[in-house]
Amino acid sequence: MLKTSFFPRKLSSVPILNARGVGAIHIKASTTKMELAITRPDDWHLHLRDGELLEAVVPHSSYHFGRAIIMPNLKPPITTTAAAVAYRQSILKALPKNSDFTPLMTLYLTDTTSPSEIKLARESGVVFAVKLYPAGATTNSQDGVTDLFGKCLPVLEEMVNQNMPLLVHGEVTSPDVDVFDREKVFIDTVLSPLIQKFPQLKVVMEHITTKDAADFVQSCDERFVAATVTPQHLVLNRNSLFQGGLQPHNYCLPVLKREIHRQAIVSAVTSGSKRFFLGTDSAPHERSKKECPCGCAGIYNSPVALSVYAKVFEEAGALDKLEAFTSFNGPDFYGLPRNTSKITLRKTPWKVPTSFSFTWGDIVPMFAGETLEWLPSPL
Ligand SMILES: NC(=O)N[C@@H](CC(=O)O)C(=O)O
Ligand SMILES: [Zn+2]
Ligand SMILES: [Zn+2]
Repeated sequence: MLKTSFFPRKLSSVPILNARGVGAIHIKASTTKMELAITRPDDWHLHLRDGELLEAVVPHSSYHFGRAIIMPNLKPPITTTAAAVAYRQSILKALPKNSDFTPLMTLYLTDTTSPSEIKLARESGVVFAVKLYPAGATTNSQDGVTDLFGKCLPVLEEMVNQNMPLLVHGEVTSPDVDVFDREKVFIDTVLSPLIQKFPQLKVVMEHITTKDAADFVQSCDERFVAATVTPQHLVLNRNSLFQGGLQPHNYCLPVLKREIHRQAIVSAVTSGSKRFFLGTDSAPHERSKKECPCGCAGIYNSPVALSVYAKVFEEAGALDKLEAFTSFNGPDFYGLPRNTSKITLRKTPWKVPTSFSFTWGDIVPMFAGETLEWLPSPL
């Protein structure tokens, strides 16, 4: 049960006059406020969990986003179409009244996923992608793939036949590879050979964190290879993990990288390239699972994601390109219609709650207690 208010609170109506970066026809600036009206965004990478956590977080995502690609790394993972259909039902049941949020389901790829499961998934009309977790790479990836080329070739072929995208957590897991190099080594040893072998397979490299990944995605055919980018990898570098002491709420996988990588990702997404789109990777864990001797990876960012993305585009002088990133590139890549409704982002300061409290515990959001701008609300 929810104890504190969910939605961003407006702090003040102090006029914000700095109009740097304005240029798009959608932006209304006046002497009292600046407003940006954009097509309702979608979240192409989201963890909603299940049970109490699902009920706790689904109001946030459904408030901000029209649709979301729902990650299947539950315990046990969503490995079949039947499980995806059931999980979808529990998400719909947990939605606030009158919400028109649409969950787009995914299957968790394992060594034993069969090609016929991919057919079933396509026929279901509710499964939109298959997720590759290299076994051991991240939260709940124990049942993931141990040998993609040895075990999954028939499934990958069927995915090409069914035009079913493969979403990848792009990190190798070998303990002799440095944790900061795992994405680059994955590109060289898995992703690049995979794309060469299956040039017609749609692949989304999820939550990219390095210049190597941004460059790689830009070098591929834009019809078949794209990437999602999280808020945290656009505004934080690896210093944020250690600033003033260990910061568990900034810990996610792939781990934050050096500043040069952050800058390269910002340049890529604000360039206007169609290959990059919004995927928050919002990954809630109860506070006690983050603030403990072996804290979980994952940042809960749904409540702040749009404000953070808007800030990044504004600072890059690219507010006119924000809407394509949040609302066009994703559906275009997936071959789905763009949303028709709108939301507004107001350049108004608002304070991020220090936590969201429930009877069973609490969740600490990204930028807890800090003041952000670009307050989102449905039109
Ligand atoms: N990003 C994370 O750090 N954690 C995600 C898993 C994932 O997306 O890798 C989670 O499920 O908690
Ligand atoms: Zn991941
Ligand atoms: Zn994720």
